[in-house]
Amino acid sequence: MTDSKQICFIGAGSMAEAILSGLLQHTDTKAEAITMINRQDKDRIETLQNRYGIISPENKEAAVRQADTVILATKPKDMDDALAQWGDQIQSGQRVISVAAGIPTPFIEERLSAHPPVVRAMPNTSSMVGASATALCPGRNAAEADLDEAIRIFSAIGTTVVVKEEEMDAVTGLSGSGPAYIYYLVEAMEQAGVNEGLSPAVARNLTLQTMAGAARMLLETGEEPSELRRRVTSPGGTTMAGLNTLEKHRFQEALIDAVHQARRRSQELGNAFPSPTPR
Ligand SMILES: NC(=O)C1=CN([C@@H]2O[C@H](COP(=O)(O)OP(=O)(O)OC[C@H]3O[C@@H](n4cnc5c(N)ncnc54)[C@H](OP(=O)(O)O)[C@@H]3O)[C@@H](O)[C@H]2O)C=CC1
Ligand SMILES: O=C(O)[C@@H]1CCC=N1
Repeated sequence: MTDSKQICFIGAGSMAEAILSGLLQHTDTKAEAITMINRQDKDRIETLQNRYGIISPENKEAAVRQADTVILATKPKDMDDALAQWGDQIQSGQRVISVAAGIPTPFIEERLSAHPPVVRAMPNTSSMVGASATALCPGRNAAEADLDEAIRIFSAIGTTVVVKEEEMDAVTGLSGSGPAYIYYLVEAMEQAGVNEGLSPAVARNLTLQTMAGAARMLLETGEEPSELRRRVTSPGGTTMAGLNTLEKHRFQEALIDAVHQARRRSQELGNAFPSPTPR
C-alpha cells in the first residue's frame, strides 16, 4: 500500500498499537501520516511516539479534523464519551473506521452530525505482525469506495473478509478474541512439556514450531483439519491416547462454548448501546 493519507487513531491502546505497528512495517505508510490521541495517558502517547515516530498532536481537535481516515479504537464502554468529545470534528468527507467490539454502526452514525461513511472492522492483535484476520462491514453511509479503502488498510496487515453486520458478534467471538484462545493453548502445552521433564525453553520452542507447522499445513495443503489429524493418529498410538483424553475433558465442546460466550458478550456490549436518539 503506498499511501500518504492521514490516519488519526482515537484511542491509543493495544489494538491501535497493533494496527499502527502493522501499517508501518507492512505498508509504505509513514509515521508522520499517523496521529494518535487518547484520553489522559500522556506516558502512553510518549512511548508510542518514541517507539514508532508517530505524531502526538498539539491540537487534538485539528488532528481529528484533518485526518482522511479516523479509526475509533476506544473500549466499547468509552465510545459514547469519545464520540461526544471528538465527533463534531469529523466531517462528511472523512471516513470513519471503528474497531470496537459490539458497537453497531448506527450507534456511531447517529452520533456524527456530519454523516461521514462508517465502516466497522474486527481485526485481531496479530495485526502487529501483519497477520490479522479482519472482518469488515459497511455502515449505511459507506459507499463501495469506503469499504475498499478500509479493506486496503486491513489487507496490508493480514487477511480480510466482508460480512454482514449481524455476523460481527460471531466474528468477534471467533477471530477477534481467537488469539487469546491460542495463547491459552500454548501456555497449557508449554506447562505440559515442563511437567513431563522438558526445560521451559525447549518446551516453548517445540510448542511454537508445532503450532506454526500445523497452521502452515492447514493453509498450504488446503486439507481438512480432521484429515490432517487422522494422519497423525496411529491406531493404538500416542496421539490417540492424547486425543481420547481431550475428548474425555470435552475439549472441543469447551472451545465451541468459549466462542459462543464471547459472541454473546459482544452482543451484550452492543445491546448496551441501543439505537440512540441523535444528539
Ligand atoms: N485488544 C484486542 O485484541 C482487540 C480489541 N478490539 C477493540 O479495540 C478497542 C480498543 O481495545 P484495546 O486497544 O484493547 O483497549 P485499551 O484499553 O488498550 O485502549 C483504549 C484506548 O482508548 C482511549 N480512550 C478512552 N476514552 C477516550 C476518549 N474519550 N478519547 C480518546 N481516547 C480515549 C484510552 O486512553 P487512556 O488510556 O488515556 O484512557 C486508550 O488509549 C476496543 O473497542 C476493543 O473491543 C478489537 C479487536 C481485538
Ligand atoms: O476482549 C475484548 O473485548 C476485545 C474484543 C476482541 C478482542 N478483544
